[in-house]
Amino acid sequence: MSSDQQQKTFPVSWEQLHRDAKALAWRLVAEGPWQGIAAITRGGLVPAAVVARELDLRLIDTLCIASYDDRSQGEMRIIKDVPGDGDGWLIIDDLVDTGRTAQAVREMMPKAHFATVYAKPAGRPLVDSFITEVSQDTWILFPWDMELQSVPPIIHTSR
Ligand SMILES: O=P(O)(O)OC[C@H]1O[C@H](OP(=O)(O)OP(=O)(O)O)[C@H](O)[C@@H]1O
Ligand SMILES: O=c1[nH]c(=O)c2nc[nH]c2[nH]1
Ligand SMILES: [Mg+2]
Repeated sequence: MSSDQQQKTFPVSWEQLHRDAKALAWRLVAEGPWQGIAAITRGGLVPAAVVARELDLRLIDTLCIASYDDRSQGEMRIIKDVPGDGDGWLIIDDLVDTGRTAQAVREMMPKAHFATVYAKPAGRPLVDSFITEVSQDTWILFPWDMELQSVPPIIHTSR
């Protein structure tokens, strides 16, 4: 979805992300045991660290994939993959949106369990586990992309 169609935003604080990633860990502990985690960079790195801590996993690899430049989806670039078919592995990402990244990752590691913290409807069928769904026209704002700043009073922006 292009940036001008993204009407709503869903800001996520560090605390919220930690809570949601821990909720994901609770779900995944019941589905294990897991051999290791493949974190999809860069967004999957923080949730993968939280899940790895909660599941006491020390074997963590990276799947390095980039497709968005700011809010525009471009050509998908697979920079680094993980050897093997993914049997016994968890793949962690921050979110699934159109599902393009998830599709590519599933082809690379077909036996892995794919888990994200957030999911939008188009990508939802491609994830095995997730915590919170947001609408397709919502842009999720992660804490590493935000900083505190002042905002004008509502009365000045509502007309
Ligand atoms: O379901 P999709 O439409 O494929 O979008 C989801 C992917 O897009 C974002 O990554 P991005 O490519 O922006 O790289 P980043 O993680 O380094 O920010 C996000 O972290 C997911 O990996
Ligand atoms: O920070 C982000 N928020 C999103 O909603 C999104 N969708 C794809 N890639 C994304 N990155
Ligand atoms: Mg990503």
